[in-house]
Amino acid sequence: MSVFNASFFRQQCYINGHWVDASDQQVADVVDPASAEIIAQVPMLPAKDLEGCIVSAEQAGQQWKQQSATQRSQLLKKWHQLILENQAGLAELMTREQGKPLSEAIGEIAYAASYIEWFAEEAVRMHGDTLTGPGQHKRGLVIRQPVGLCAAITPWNFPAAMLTRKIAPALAAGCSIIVKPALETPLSALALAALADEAGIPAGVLNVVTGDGPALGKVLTQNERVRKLSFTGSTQTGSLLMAASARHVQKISLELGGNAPFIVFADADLERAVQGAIDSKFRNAGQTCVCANRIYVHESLYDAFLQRFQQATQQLIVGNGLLPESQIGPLINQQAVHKVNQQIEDALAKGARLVCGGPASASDGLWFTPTILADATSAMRCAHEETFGPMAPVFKFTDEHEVISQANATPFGLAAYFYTQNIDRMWRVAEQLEVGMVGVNTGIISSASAPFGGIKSSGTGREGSRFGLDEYTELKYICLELEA
Ligand SMILES: NC(=O)c1ccc[n+]([C@@H]2O[C@H](COP(=O)([O-])OP(=O)(O)OC[C@H]3O[C@@H](n4cnc5c(N)ncnc54)[C@H](O)[C@@H]3O)[C@@H](O)[C@H]2O)c1
Ligand SMILES: O=C[C@H](O)CS(=O)(=O)O
Repeated sequence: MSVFNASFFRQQCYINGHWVDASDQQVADVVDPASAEIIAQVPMLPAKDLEGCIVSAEQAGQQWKQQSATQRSQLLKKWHQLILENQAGLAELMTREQGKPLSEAIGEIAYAASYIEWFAEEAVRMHGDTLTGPGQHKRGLVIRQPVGLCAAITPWNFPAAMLTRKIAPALAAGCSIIVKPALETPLSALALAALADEAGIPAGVLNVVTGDGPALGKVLTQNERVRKLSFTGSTQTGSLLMAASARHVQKISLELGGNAPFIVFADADLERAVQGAIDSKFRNAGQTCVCANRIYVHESLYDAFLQRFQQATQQLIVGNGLLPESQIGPLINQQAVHKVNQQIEDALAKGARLVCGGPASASDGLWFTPTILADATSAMRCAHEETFGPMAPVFKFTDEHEVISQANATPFGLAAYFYTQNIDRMWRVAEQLEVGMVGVNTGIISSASAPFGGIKSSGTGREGSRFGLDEYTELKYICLELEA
């Protein structure tokens, strides 16, 4: 059966438990990046339609927070079960709209579902505190309450996981939420909503709206009923939203851009470092916020690393994500291809050496051959800009202090990776890297059990882990005076 006949395939917004078109009937095409085929159309919701959604979502939240934590937990578990039962179809739909290889899409569905499972369990552990009396006859309590109506704006590179990473803690905490996915990849979001509806999550608790980011973002940040904004996307957009959210002092979480250093020290296990670089650099065709963006190799290992890294990179198969052998899918659009080309051409003009791959030609369309540049330097754009594509610049370094200084010389601070077998160096370097997340002897770090997030221009707040509910709850202090 075609995935476009699946019950979860939807081409309308999900508002207050209803599937609706834009009131002005405007739509946007959803294009398969591998084939350039228009595979669906979704509403371009006008601002006034979203204002109505905010009213109904806030009302639904008032009822939702009255449900017991156990009731909310059970509904999340049902949603989790339905997602896994439909994993193959959801993965195919994701590959069609985003392009990633089916194997990665299947992995993302499991990853997305794991956030729902995690917060279904956290829902019944939303604890507060009791205080040592602030006075002889006084006693103190701290309770944790839902923040209120939430809004989430999400990117195209992880069309399911970036949503459940926000929806799950919001619902677990007792909040209702309005989600605005990227227009490039709305189908996974709408499919998740269809399964949430089937799971019995009440109307208005989860809402998915499609449309113009700036226009709908303005509504969500300027309406005082919205008490929380969680955004995942570029630093440029995140900064704009942070400023806009100030008007009504919305609680805000930002998961933004990255520029991850990947450091191979002289005592690294070379084979593990090469595999880690492949895993981190080329996942989702290099279109992840935590991809290795700069690879630093100690001078003693430089030539050996380059040789092994080139061998492994040239074995990667570029192709349509629906083909089982494909490991590198297409980039999301022509702008993405142009950005990677510009970084390669800039680096070559400044002395980099092309090891394999190279700039994409006009005839390549959105296909990009995995590329390695040697002799990279800090004068090149690829040292300072997020690449968001399958291009790896490899830098040479001499000593630990120098490479840590280079690794930290960026406004970003999301993830970093390094390979060493020295326990003293592990602690020393991990503590000095200015990031939110560090991978030691691994290129893959993400998990629902881990606090995902960054510092500096990579954002604020953490998603997942036992800290994840903090973003969707407020603490209330209650002071009791007893009769003397
Ligand atoms: N830190 C993380 O967890 C994480 C995860 C994925 C992607 N990202 C970052 O996202 C970027 C790529 O994703 P992208 O191209 O979709 O980012 P983007 O910022 O262009 O778009 C992200 C979302 O914001 C919306 N949007 C765009 N402009 C807006 C505006 N002015 N007001 C309100 N909403 C607006 C878009 O429609 C989309 O839904 C990269 O920089 C990547 O590093 C970060
Ligand atoms: O692109 C950003 C995602 O958060 C990457 S991950 O799948 O969470 O590692």
